[in-house]
Amino acid sequence: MTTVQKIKEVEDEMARTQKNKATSYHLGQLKAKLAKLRRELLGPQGGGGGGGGIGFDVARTGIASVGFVGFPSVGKSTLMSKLTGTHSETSEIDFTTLTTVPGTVKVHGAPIQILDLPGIIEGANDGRGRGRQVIAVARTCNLIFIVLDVLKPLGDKKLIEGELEAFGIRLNKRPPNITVKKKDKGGIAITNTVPLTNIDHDEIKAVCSEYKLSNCDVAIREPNATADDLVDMIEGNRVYIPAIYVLNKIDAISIEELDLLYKIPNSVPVSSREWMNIDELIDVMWKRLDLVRVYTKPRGAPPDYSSPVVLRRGKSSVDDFCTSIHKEIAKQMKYAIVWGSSAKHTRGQKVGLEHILEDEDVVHIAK
Ligand SMILES: Nc1nc2c(ncn2[C@@H]2O[C@H](COP(=O)(O)OP(=O)(O)OP(=O)(O)O)[C@@H](O)[C@H]2O)c(=O)[nH]1
Ligand SMILES: [K+]
Ligand SMILES: [Mg+2]
Repeated sequence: MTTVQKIKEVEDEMARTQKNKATSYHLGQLKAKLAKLRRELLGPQGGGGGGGGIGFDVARTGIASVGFVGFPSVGKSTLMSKLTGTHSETSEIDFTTLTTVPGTVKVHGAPIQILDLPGIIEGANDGRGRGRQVIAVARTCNLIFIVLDVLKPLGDKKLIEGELEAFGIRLNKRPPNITVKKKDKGGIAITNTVPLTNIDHDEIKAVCSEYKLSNCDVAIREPNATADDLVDMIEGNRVYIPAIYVLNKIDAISIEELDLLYKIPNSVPVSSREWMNIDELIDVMWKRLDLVRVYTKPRGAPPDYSSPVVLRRGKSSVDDFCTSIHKEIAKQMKYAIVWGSSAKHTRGQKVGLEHILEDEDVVHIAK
């Protein structure tokens, strides 16, 4: 039996099994089995692998990247071309785009790389079409645009989410607050600081046993944690990426239909071809990228607001700021003065290299 067939078999069995007290151990086992089979499929021996491939590995530029994922002909290339000014072939024929096409758009002074990708089809993560290469590129992006055609948004949305999830991508989610620590003896000890609403002890034990963790401490601090969350933490190779649902072609529907679409969380309705509501899309994109702009202030002169140094959240210390200007600056710095939301007072705060900067802070480096 091939891995794909085994996956299908486990999925079918899960669908047949009702969730209750008596089945929770068995369901836990099945969820862990499924995760292991998927890993096998996507690993280097899995045939096809998860890697890039010809035309998929493009040079990464800019401070952050946004990958466009969607079924064929939803308008990914139309949007990317107009947004970046880079030509990417468009047509009414499916699978027009065959490789990764990169472009750049500047937002608030920050160059953002946009990656137009080929359309994917259902079963993409099992190796159908170019889906696996496409999803492998999406895995490396800082933000994913899931582009949907407004005439069939909900069904397509579910299918694409399923394809990305099967590849270890978690959308609009933080890593669950669960820890599993191996030990030498003592069996499986479970502690929880929140009520266990979606997982029980049997399920936790089944998952651990399936991973041969017969002695371990499991600590659950995540409200509404599930067996899938536990599997994710044990597998450890998941990526957590923000996603925006771009509902394209709103020029083709009525205002009443548009009202309903606004109820889809994290969505922005647009028309790429007619350039409708693109400003909102750029606003939401900027917010979700969560970048940190820092303005430099030379001695005795006003801050330079025209060209911010743009940093990523989590890499926004004064040290990161210095290094992104020139690698020698951090060494020469005596101290820095910071104005803005990361500073304790409005007069400016004297700080060191480890100080974490916030969006729109002003910094003076004293040498
Ligand atoms: N009505 C309408 N049509 C659009 C819009 N955006 C794109 N289209 C049309 O949809 C068709 C597909 O557009 P593409 O940009 O090639 O779509 P794609 O998603 O890149 O397609 P693939 O590369 O084949 O996956 C073209 O005929 C576009 O003119 C839109 O906002 N409204
Ligand atoms: K197309
Ligand atoms: Mg295209």
